[in-house]
Amino acid sequence: MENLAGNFFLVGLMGAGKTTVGRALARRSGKTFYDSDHEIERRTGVKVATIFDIEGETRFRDRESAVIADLVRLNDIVLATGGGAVLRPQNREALRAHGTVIYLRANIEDLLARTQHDKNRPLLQTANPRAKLESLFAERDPLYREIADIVVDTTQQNVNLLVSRLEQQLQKRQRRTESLS
Ligand SMILES: Nc1ncnc2c1ncn2[C@@H]1O[C@H](COP(=O)(O)OP(=O)(O)OP(=O)(O)O)[C@@H](O)[C@H]1O
Ligand SMILES: O=C(O)C1=C[C@@H](O)[C@@H](O)[C@H](O)C1
Ligand SMILES: [Mg+2]
Repeated sequence: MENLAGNFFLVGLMGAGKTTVGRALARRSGKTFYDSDHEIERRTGVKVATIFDIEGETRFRDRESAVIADLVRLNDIVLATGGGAVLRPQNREALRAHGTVIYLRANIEDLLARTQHDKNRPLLQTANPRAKLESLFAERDPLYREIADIVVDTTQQNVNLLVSRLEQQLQKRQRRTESLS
């Protein structure tokens, strides 16, 4: 595969596949993989859900912003962001300024199916996760789109196929940019 330059930042809702696709994309493009949720857990020594429980969402968002500000300054990384990383304007600016932003878009059915067995997402520990995902989608879809260079519809796409297609798209973009410079 021809070398892909720069950083790739994955955004999207819980269950969109940011961690899974990000890890595979990093492996195939020879970049270093980071996940902002995992980095927060590494720094604090506890799970995201525990931070929500003890400190609340606002303090979690502070931690998330600090991690994103640090990670976007690295080179040649693939970063899977947390689902709510786009909520703060400073995070959106940081992501847009330092790499190619990829929005993994999925429908509510897929998001529900992909998150239903995992108890690690505090925002979905509610009586009606479907309604919660619907309201998060309505609130965030415009924010993901606002900063996305590429939007990928993940419906009915297995991860390997999705990553191959994404690589092709990134290569095409790179060739276009090179031919303009
Ligand atoms: N395109 C896909 N098709 C089928 N299953 C998928 C796809 N992408 C991801 N999955 C599965 O969905 C689940 C959630 O994926 P993942 O943890 O990567 O989502 P995420 O976007 O990182 O979520 P979060 O924001 O909560 O961290 C995983 O079990 C993964 O294997
Ligand atoms: O969508 C969200 O707001 C979240 C998604 C996860 O990645 C975690 O960052 C956390 O559970 C919050
Ligand atoms: Mg993830």
